[in-house]
Amino acid sequence: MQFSVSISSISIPVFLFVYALVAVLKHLETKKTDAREPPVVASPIPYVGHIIGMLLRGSRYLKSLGSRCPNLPIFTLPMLNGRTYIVTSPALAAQVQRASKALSFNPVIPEVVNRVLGLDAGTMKIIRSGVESEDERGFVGDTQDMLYARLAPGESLDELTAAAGNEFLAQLTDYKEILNANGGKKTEELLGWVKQLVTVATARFLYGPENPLAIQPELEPLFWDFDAGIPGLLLNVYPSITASKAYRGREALVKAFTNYLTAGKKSTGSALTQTRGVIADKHGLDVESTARCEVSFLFAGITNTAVTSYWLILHIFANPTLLKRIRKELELTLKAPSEKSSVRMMNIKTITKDCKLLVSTFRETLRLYSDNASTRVVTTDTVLADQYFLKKGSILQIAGGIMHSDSTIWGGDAGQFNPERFLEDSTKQKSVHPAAFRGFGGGATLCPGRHFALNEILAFVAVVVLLFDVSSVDDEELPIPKKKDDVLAIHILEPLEQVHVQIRRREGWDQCSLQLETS
Ligand code: HEM
Repeated sequence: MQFSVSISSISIPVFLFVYALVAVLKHLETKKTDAREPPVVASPIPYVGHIIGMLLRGSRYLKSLGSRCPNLPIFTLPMLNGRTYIVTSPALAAQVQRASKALSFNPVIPEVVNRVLGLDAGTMKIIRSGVESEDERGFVGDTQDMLYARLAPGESLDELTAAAGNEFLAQLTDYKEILNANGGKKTEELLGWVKQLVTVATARFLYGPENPLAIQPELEPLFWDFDAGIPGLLLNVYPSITASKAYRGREALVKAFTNYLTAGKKSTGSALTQTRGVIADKHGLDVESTARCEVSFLFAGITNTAVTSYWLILHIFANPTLLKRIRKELELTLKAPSEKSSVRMMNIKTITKDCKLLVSTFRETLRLYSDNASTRVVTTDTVLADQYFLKKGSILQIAGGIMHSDSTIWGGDAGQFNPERFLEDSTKQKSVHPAAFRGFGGGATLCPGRHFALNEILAFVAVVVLLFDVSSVDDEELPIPKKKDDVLAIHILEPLEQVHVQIRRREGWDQCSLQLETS
């Protein structure tokens, strides 16, 4: 009795004190720095609530805030002693993209690369000098310019596309033999199967036959350990302990790339890889730092491609009508060199131009599974769209996840996978603001690899669709798992559960071989 009285006599003042403190803190944090600042969305826990929400619930947290305030084109999240502005309207996103100096991605670069790649002080100085300078491009700028130029439609894109297409074709032709040796079918965990194929192929067409992953195949799972632990590396709290798998994976890759570069193997890689090396040398990066940067490029080249290909393959094979239509579209593009030939020539340019349903299905995959948030720093007090005051030093995010699931943009079926959504004659599609599709980001950070990604993913998926049948292991309908969106979205979202499939050689196509036409 005595005990409970003393507890309640202490707890009431403590409760009142905490209640008053929270109220004061909330008042302080929701107080606008300028009347025109976007509406503030407070968390029940002042100052740290949104941070906790994002850490624990990833991009799902942002989407839940978005659905709590559906009519706000932009809102403010108070965090610690700063602000993060969340843009949910495509029209405002386009304005953000245009204001690339006042709302800049550049200040984010050194912070992120330092944490993710573990660069030394000398390399960080090289990276910062260009990023912070008004008049010189520096290492990062030169690399970006080169990538945008080499991966734009033209000869060098065609060259890389041909290399990628041939690599996927070779791997999948080998897989046909594996199936033969296995009685014509094999069970695979689909995401793992696709990841492995894409990782091995990409390392090969970017870095040549003696690439680090070809020499040490055990690096492939370590690459995916690195990928999975990037949020931990970004947090940067004793990463070698708190994100130990990612840290170990990264360091193993760095060591292998250092050996690759030291042995002069770069000259056996793609023209793109060789040019990257020239830029690194020009700016004085040492071998180990160059290796660290190559790990980041390998990451950019593999992760989105692999996970997008997975969802695309799964959705196509899970829908027999879609499968039939896409096969028909693809088959119409194939050519036989002679009447009796069992060879079928496949042309990637024709596929991307003529296979409208496949292209639409690809874009729908990105819409549904990309929660990408394009991040900018407010470098000077700014009034966005003559309306919203944005305070210098704050962070701004264009919330792809919110936009991609917004039924006012995409219609009532925004939550569904609709492979026809992006068909040119779809009347719905015509009214969608171009900045609403965030799959490849936008503005100054628009993905330089987007044309190449379309080419290589369509080439890869086309070969799978033409040569194989993919079904569930129990011959039931293929399940489509939910997406894992309770994580920090650093690339296309992965599935919540594994899907095991049975892969068979496609009937009637046993004797056919595909070849790539490269003009
Ligand atoms: C389906 C495949 C792909 C998707 C969905 C994708 C998506 C993205 C996104 C969302 C961004 C950030 C944009 C932003 O923050 O606004 C990005 C950046 C980037 N992507 Fe891609 N990407 C894909 C494939 C590729 C490929 C194949 C390459 C390279 C060969 C590549 C290279 C890059 C690079 C280097 C950047 C950083 C650009 C910069 O910092 O300026 N991407 N990508």
